[in-house]
Amino acid sequence: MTASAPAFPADAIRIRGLSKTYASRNGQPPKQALKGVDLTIPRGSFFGLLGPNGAGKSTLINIMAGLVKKTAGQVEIWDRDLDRDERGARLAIGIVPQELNLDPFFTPRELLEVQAGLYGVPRSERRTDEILATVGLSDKADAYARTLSGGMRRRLLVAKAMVHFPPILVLDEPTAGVDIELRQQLWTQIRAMNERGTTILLTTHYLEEAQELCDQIAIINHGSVVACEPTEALIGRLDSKTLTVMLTEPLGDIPPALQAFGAEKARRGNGLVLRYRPSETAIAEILAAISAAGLTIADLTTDEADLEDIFLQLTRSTAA
Ligand SMILES: Nc1ncnc2c1ncn2[C@@H]1O[C@H](COP(=O)(O)OP(=O)(O)OP(=O)(O)O)[C@@H](O)[C@H]1O
Repeated sequence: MTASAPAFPADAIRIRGLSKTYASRNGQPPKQALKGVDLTIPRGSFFGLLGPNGAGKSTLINIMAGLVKKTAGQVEIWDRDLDRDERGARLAIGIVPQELNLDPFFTPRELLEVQAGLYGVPRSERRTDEILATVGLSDKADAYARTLSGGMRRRLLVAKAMVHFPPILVLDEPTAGVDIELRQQLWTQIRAMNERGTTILLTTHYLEEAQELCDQIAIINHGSVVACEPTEALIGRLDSKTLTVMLTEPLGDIPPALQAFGAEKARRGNGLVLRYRPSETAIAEILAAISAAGLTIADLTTDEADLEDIFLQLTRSTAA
């Protein structure tokens, strides 16, 4: 169990040269789902693993969960090699699966007790009530799982993944189909766990969510890692900002001096949209050019590139 680990490793998960080729089936050729993936997930991080459908995210998580057998490469979870110490590696990780597969005739308390039994957690060390409180399900402890809402079931799956106190929690698309309020609740709880030291690995299709929550992000595409860096650095990579100014008067032709900034008229009102690279152009330079063109600004806004822009740029161009 985690308490027996003599020292905390620097990295929660280390993956080197990980490949997976699924055998051919139904006349389909073999499918190389992972192509030599290297990935380091630092201890204590809130790490986002993003990628379009079919990129290989579930394959990677399922290899760690022991559901899929890797073709080649090395996986170390909490310093335990998956090939040499599979049980140790498995004990260091709690996986919250994509599907809401819960036995409907068990109560949350019973489900957690059964799960703790499967992991060999002695009765005296079980913390069923505490875990239920952590995920906000204390008042549902004795209700049948089938009477729980989708959001509650999702939180129960998080609780189930926590019964053996793993230092790493993996969440595979945890908020798919969960409404906004419950999503917020789930994140508040997961964030608190991260602040108490649990390493979180999250796959999600909600890029805004990843941008807000994750301190590090890896993007995987066609089985290869195409980016892996701190969230801020990744977003900064695009080096692109948009300035929208509302002018006091309607604009005729775009003045030549502003064409250099790729200026175009906004769809509505007296707006003018300009795109620039913050590393090359200061906003004051653009404002001066607008003023020099005899235009008066009534209002202005700026927009930065976000994760969605960088995600599309990195995943659109690469061929399969
Ligand atoms: N059991 C399997 N047999 C054959 N091919 C598979 C199998 N499982 C997955 N694949 C293929 O491997 C590739 C990677 O799939 P994977 O499920 O890992 O992607 P993903 O990034 O998790 O996608 P999603 O976001 O849709 O869950 C896909 O092309 C998929 O069709």
